[in-house]
Amino acid sequence: MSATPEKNPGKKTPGVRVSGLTVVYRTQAGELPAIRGIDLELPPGTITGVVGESGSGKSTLALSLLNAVQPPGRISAGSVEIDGLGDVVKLRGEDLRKARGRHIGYVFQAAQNSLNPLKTVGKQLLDLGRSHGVDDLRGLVKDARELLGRMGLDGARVLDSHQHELSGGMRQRVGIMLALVLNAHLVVLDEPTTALDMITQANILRIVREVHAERGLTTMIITHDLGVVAEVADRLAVMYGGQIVEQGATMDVLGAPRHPYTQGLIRAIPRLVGDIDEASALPGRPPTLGTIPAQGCVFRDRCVLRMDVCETVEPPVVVRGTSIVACHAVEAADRDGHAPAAEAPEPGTGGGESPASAPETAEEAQETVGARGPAGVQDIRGEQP
Ligand SMILES: Nc1ncnc2c1ncn2[C@@H]1O[C@H](COP(=O)(O)OP(=O)(O)OP(=O)(O)O)[C@@H](O)[C@H]1O
Repeated sequence: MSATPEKNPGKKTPGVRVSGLTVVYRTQAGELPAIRGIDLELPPGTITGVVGESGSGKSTLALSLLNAVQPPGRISAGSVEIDGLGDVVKLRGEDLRKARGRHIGYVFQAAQNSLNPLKTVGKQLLDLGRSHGVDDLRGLVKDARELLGRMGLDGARVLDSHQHELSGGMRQRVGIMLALVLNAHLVVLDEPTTALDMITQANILRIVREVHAERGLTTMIITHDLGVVAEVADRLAVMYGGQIVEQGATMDVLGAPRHPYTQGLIRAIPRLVGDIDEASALPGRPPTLGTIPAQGCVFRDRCVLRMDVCETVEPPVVVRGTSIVACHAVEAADRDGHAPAAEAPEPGTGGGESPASAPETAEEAQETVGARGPAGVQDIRGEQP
């Protein structure tokens, strides 16, 4: 079912290594970092989920993988090494245009609104194919129809339609089709299922996983929804205040979360089994560009484990098994050989819950996060002040 695979000889499942990536946006207060010093690896053939509240920098990270951060933003430091392409941060002009679509397929967050209103979907598909030098345009159309069909749409009808004739959910599926149809082997999906109802969302996630496996893709999915991650992702990166605070194999991170933020996110999810009142919202709000601390731990203002050192010193990176955590309290606990202890939180600083109620086993995490299926699980979008 691959689109013109013979046109892509030698394309292999790429690994991706993000190193020291910093992106700044120009504001009235000067250039401020939206993500700072991010290190992340996407191993070939894996699906990595990136979660975090609104404003944590997920979309900025996704755009950076395509070197598509637009002014007033810019990548100010770091590299994004993609096997077969090199450092995309250094790509310019035609090389960059060719890489997008052909090597890196993507669905942006506003995919529902990104179609050209004046052209049918089919015409836009042909334009896309031509601009990327696809010779077998019939094969491209056939693959597009098949992909749309798998996502529950009448492919021929959709290709004949203009944007205004399609619902938000249909447009979102068109976006996913356009991301996959050129047979890119690195696929970046930014909130691919937000406009979809639960059943359609589950269906789309199943297809994303199937296509990922069939074509040997490396995939990154940005989402607010821990249920989506539990459903599809092999690996998980948790973002807060422009940094990755915890990452690892999904079931390790969800089954035994170590960072207080990850524990808070999981505790905030209502459980279907047991006492539904056990769920407790994460107190406080995530920082904005202007309020992200310039030094020390970005999460400290909402953290029940906050210590003096968190004010000024970058959290050390603690590795255990597949999981990598950036936290002073976790590091101190590892050093002293006990679980991180929560101090009584000060009034108004947030917190108050012991981290002990986070799930302790992979089974318990699945029960918490996955019990309601991929959709309808607690959305962790935090409100921006
Ligand atoms: N064009 C821009 N100009 C100024 N600041 C921006 C711009 N785009 C994003 N930001 C800021 O950068 C930070 C990270 O935003 P980003 O959209 O990457 O986060 P996110 O985690 O994807 O959020 P959401 O889930 O709401 O999309 C936020 O503080 C946001 O306000």
